[in-house]
Amino acid sequence: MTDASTVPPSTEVPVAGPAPDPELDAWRALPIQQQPSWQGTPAHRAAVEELSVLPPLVFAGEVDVLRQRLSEAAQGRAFLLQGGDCAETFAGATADKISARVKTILQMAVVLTYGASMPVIKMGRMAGQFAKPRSSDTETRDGVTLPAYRGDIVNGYDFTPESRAHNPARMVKAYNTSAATLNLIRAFTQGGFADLRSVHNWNRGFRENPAHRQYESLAAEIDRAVRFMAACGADFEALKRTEFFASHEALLLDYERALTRIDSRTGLPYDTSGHFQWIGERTRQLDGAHVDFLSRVRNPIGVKLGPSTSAEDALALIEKLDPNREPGRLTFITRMGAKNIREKLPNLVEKVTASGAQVLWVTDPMHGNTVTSQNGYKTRNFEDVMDEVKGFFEVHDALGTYPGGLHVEMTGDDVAECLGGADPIREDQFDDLYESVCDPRLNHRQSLEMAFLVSGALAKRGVRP
Ligand SMILES: O=C[C@H](O)[C@H](O)COP(=O)(O)O
Ligand SMILES: C=C(OP(=O)(O)O)C(=O)O
Ligand SMILES: [Mn+2]
Repeated sequence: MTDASTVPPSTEVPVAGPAPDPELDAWRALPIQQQPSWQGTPAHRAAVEELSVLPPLVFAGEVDVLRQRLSEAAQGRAFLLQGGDCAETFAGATADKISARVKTILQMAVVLTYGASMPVIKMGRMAGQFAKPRSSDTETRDGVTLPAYRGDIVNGYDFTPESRAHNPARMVKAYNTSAATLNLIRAFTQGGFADLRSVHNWNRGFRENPAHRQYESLAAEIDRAVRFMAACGADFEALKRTEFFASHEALLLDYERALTRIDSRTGLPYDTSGHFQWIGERTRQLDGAHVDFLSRVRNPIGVKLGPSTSAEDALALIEKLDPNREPGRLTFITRMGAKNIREKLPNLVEKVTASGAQVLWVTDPMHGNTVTSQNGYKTRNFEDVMDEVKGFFEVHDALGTYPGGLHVEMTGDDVAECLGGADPIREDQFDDLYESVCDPRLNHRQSLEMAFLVSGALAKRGVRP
């Protein structure tokens, strides 16, 4: 992989389609986890062929901009906020749900920017987060066993043999749903809706609660400051729009490969399914297909690191995925669990830092803290989630390294999936208000509350030079 960071961003559409390529297709010969069972069927080939000639969802120039932004975060001068559903669904791609999620992320970003006094990079687990790795291949209900739900890109959530069958045509639907979602996100963030002078509007339509009120008073402060600056003659052109990036787990390599295009400016491959892709905890095997494939694209990429990660694993991943030690290229998303983070993270951070690598450290306080509720739902306690975030800050503060971002499963909707919070969610609300088809998400007010807590932690650290 050569360095393209000196090439100016452009929005020119790359021309070359994905013809067979020994490097980009090397993963096909390697062990691969968590894939659907449709390999080699005519319907699978047809779907891949169709995807291969469809337009890119994002441009290489935007991907380069993101890499630069993430390099700032890796050096302590910006903070990444990455959030969205555990599993997006086709049915959930409605204007209301997408706008509530975007508004919530914008609100969280304002809260964080205010606390941190530094830029916040906004990134959705959106417009492509359709594939799920699972612990088990099957699910059994009342004595009936069917294939596990693996995300809308693979099969349906309904518990019937037809719905649970792996259907490759779903990859094309995932592409189209991603395109529609991204189109709306672009309209929201570029068309005036994200104007910083609308901070109050983003709170409208959400239910009254403590986080909502705290946000209102912060919005009033921002409003006053904006009016003061306007009276001083400030130019607010830059506040009208905001950058917003799309990310997802690169799990279905056929889909990712089919959307990988050679950039006409640089001759280098970009995975145009989104700006940023990550490798999950279950597919980060060093000699496996996922690590190989993502090592060959120019996008900034992430790897989830769970509590079993050794320092040697982390260093080997850096060697493979970021051989040029390019800040912004590689993000480590740690998901240790509140009970483990203070014990396990320091060794990883120390050894990685000592090696001279400059990765971006992000905390995912969700996946290490999943429990089953008394009434049988997958859930997370807000206190555990917050405790992992606190542990993440403590570890980095003690080592003098940068806690560079937050990765959360969240929604703008008024759901009950994670327990607790200032306006607490209880187990008895799950039957009526649990909507997630995979992992439990923070609801709108829990997301805001988390943003205030993280904002406080960032404010305490102060701005880095
Ligand atoms: O989102 C992540 C994974 O898909 C999920 O945590 C796995 O959950 P499972 O154990 O229910 O398969
Ligand atoms: C599958 C996920 O996480 P992890 O790979 O960390 O388990 C996820 O982010 O939904
Ligand atoms: Mn998840």
